[in-house]
Amino acid sequence: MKLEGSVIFEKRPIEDTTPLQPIIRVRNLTKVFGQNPEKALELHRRGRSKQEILEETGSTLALTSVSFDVMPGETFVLMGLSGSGKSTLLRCINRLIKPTEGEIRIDGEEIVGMGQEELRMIRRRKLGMIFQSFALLPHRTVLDNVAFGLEIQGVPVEERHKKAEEVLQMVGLGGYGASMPGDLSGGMKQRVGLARALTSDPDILLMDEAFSALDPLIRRDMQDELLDLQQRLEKTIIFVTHDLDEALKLGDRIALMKDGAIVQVGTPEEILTNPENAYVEKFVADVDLTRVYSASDVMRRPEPVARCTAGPRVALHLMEEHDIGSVFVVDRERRLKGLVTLEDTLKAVRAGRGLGEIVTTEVPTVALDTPLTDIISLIAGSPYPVAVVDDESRLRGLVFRGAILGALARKGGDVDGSA
Ligand SMILES: Nc1ncnc2c1ncn2[C@@H]1O[C@H](COP(=O)(O)OP(=O)(O)OP(=O)(O)O)[C@@H](O)[C@H]1O
Repeated sequence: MKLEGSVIFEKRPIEDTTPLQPIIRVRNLTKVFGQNPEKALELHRRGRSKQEILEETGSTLALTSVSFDVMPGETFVLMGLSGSGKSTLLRCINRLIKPTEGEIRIDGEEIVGMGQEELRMIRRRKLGMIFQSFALLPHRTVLDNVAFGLEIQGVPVEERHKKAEEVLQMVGLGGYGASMPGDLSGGMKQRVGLARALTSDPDILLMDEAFSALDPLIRRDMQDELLDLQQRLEKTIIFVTHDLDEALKLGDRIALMKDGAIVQVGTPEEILTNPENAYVEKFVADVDLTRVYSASDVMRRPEPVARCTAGPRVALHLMEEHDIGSVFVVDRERRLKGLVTLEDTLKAVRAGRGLGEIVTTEVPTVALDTPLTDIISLIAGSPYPVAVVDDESRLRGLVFRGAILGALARKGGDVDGSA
């Protein structure tokens, strides 16, 4: 199910000012749960473990000196095992939890020292929250659940229902406004949760294990929808998950947490191919890199390539010189016309025909961003490398079987920054 269009949520242009300021800035954030934060922090500074601190003081060190920036429009994933501090961090950002120490700025405003009234305004104007448990009001219709945020802002009923209707349409639930939450499936409930968070058009969405309670197929649907939505709305999203696949799929950057600290922040590719320490390496050890690399990462410069205006003898010469059995053929603008084989070229030479006449168009062709998993199945059924073309059908590179195997072996494949 795809998201429908909407007039009220258009992509906001990111102003052309350099350098871009982070929309969320977190510095040295620390949270201790329990009666004795000073003692706990003192022990932490002396190198005691979380467990030792708990035993000695009865306090839990949930976050220790966490720092990071989130840029506008970014999907920033907090990932880590249970108890690593993800939810605490998220709840410090919307100030459901008061940090023990440190600084959090949202759009430049420091929120750690803010009073309740100011916090309410920030939450209302800037933050949308989506929970694993949906947190819908069971005795209200779907429409009234979605309109709830506007209701407490005092928006008149007609206006808020109109807006809620639009957002429901957008998340694929047009026509369900009159239903009760109890009548909906898990996936639909979470769409309502998403719609409710979007109704007041916040800049930032905080999503705490939002898809973790859903069946795997529904979960994948919701991930795809979020990506679609994000492409159009460019919200800033902080997404908490303990699922590495989900983090890799959704995150522009991922912060991997362990024992209340961030052990690495990076793009999915950086985390996978350049783990900063043994913990990260172990965490990502089972990831199938074929899903992460795409055609453009492993392709080679497309040489040799014949112009279709050239004669078959040119193609023969190229095959001989490079010791290969076929040559890709392009037109003047480097648009891919197809491929000629040694056998056909020899026949063409004998029959006096041109390359343009013998070119076969059924060559395996993929786009620059095609994932390696899709290319593997193409290559398996073809004796030729796969051609990588851009939006204008221009040949940008070739992917050889060896390059894929190279990527799998984590050697970076035959990457040579082609074209
Ligand atoms: N209200 C609380 N009182 C005391 N300790 C807490 C409280 N909330 C969280 N903790 C502790 O803080 C640490 C971090 O917990 P947190 O819930 O943030 O982790 P998490 O990574 O979100 O885990 P999960 O995926 O299980 O939710 C844990 O040791 C947890 O037991």
